[in-house]
Amino acid sequence: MKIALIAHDKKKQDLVQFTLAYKPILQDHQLFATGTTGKRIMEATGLDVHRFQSGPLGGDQQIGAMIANDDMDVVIFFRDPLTAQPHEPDISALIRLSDVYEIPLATNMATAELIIHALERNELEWRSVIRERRNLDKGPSL
Ligand SMILES: O=C(CO)COP(=O)(O)O
Repeated sequence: MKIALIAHDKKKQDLVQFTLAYKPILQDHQLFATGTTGKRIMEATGLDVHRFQSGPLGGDQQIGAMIANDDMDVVIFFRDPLTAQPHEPDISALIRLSDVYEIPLATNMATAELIIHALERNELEWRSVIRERRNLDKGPSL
């Protein structure tokens, strides 16, 4: 599964702790992150993370593009609901696209725990089925 990991500054430490705790599960998946979040996770856990731009510089949009291509399976996004972000439109767009494509999206630790345990039990395999079906619908590329 392809998993996006994102955290706003005041939530980064929480996400680092989360990825440390669940490293044995996460290491079996392909991980993606916005720039600074990815750096912090890699430094703390040694996990292999594909890093995009930092959020304010377009990282949320890059992850949004993967969602729009049906190329992302899970989004774990520890938002800071108490601090205004300069790139709020990008954040809203990422969340909106997750809903458009029905991608499991956790915006806090409590929901992230549920998703990670679902991953552990292979309960998100329906994502691959949907992706394959959509690819078949697209037909052969020219
Ligand atoms: O701003 C972010 C998400 O909206 C996160 O970006 P960074 O991981 O680069 O701090």
